[in-house]
Amino acid sequence: MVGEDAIKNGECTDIYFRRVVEVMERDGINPHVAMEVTAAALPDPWGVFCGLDDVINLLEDLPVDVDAMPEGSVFSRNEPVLRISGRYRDFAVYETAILGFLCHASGVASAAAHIRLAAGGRPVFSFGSRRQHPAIAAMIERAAWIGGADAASNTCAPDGIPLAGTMPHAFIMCYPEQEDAWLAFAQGAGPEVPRIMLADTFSDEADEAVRAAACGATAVRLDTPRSRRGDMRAIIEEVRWELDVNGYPDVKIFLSGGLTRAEVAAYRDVADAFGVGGAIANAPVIDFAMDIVEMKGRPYAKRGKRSSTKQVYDLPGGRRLVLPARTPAPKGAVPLLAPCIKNGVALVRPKMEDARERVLSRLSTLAGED
Ligand SMILES: O=P(O)(O)OC[C@H]1O[C@H](OP(=O)(O)OP(=O)(O)O)[C@H](O)[C@@H]1O
Repeated sequence: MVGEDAIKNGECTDIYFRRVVEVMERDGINPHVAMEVTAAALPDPWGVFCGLDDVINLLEDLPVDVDAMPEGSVFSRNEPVLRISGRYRDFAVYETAILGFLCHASGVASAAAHIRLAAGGRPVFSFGSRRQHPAIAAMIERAAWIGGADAASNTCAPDGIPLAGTMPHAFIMCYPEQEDAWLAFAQGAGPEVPRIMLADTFSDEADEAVRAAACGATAVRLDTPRSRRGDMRAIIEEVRWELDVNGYPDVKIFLSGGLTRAEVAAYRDVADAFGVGGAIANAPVIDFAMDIVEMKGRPYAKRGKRSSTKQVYDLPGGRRLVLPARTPAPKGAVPLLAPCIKNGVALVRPKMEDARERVLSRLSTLAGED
């Protein structure tokens, strides 16, 4: 397992960085550069920037300056989200970890944000830490929550993130009948635990849902196997109908099981809440690259990249503008990239609560763009 110390010491890197740093050392080459982290393409029109906390922890104490958008900022392609200025050899080996932190966390946060929008106000719970290596469960849940998940299921989620979960099928199967399991849960789980009962283990969802409601369920979870789904919308509507006519109009319907963003959007008018695993935790990473944009204080870039350090501005009306950093700010424009590290001294410690708030306040304006 790669530990935090190995990452902090620059040991978790691509071998070519070590080799070229050795060559440059021998030649006495160590120019001052500015490098920017930018995505040239995105899976959606916008993403959510996440992972800055890890980058600050990694780069503080190095002789570099770091400027970045605040965590939880919504960004578009070709907008630099982070800039590092310093002598190349002093931070070259960290590129691998910097990009790894940002690409993965931003991918998860972006997926969570898009799924939150798709849910149209229904709660979304992050159930996907089981889809990833357990060593990164806290990172997955943090990014999912920043992106807009309402709670997370993994008990290693950072303090402050609400935990949510229901019951596994194995629990139902360990009792003689479903009723025995539902009643045991209703009577035995702590008072703070919502009585959300699985209602799809052995028989039809409409049948099990009504039986679970009779055992004290406040919500039923439908985790219907793919092989049985047929018309899932019709199944959910039928469950709702049977709960209503049998006197359980307040019992909610909780949906889970391999849900995609499209399915969340398709069922948001008939389901009350969603448990989403892989569609958040296995989200495609954001394809960030880290490129030199200035060499010894002068604009300089490889082909396909835009030279010069840049600033990203929020303009009135929700528009965005990217300008060379030396260009004066347009009137009323709010610069997004701000100093995070000054010559190795960390100036900010991103708080996940602030990052999440930043995402949520932007999502309402982005609803029409998904
Ligand atoms: O399917 P995902 O969206 O990735 O989300 C994670 C899934 O894991 C659990 O089911 P599973 O059938 O594995 O276990 P359970 O029987 O314990 O519920 C949970 O009920 C979700 O359906």
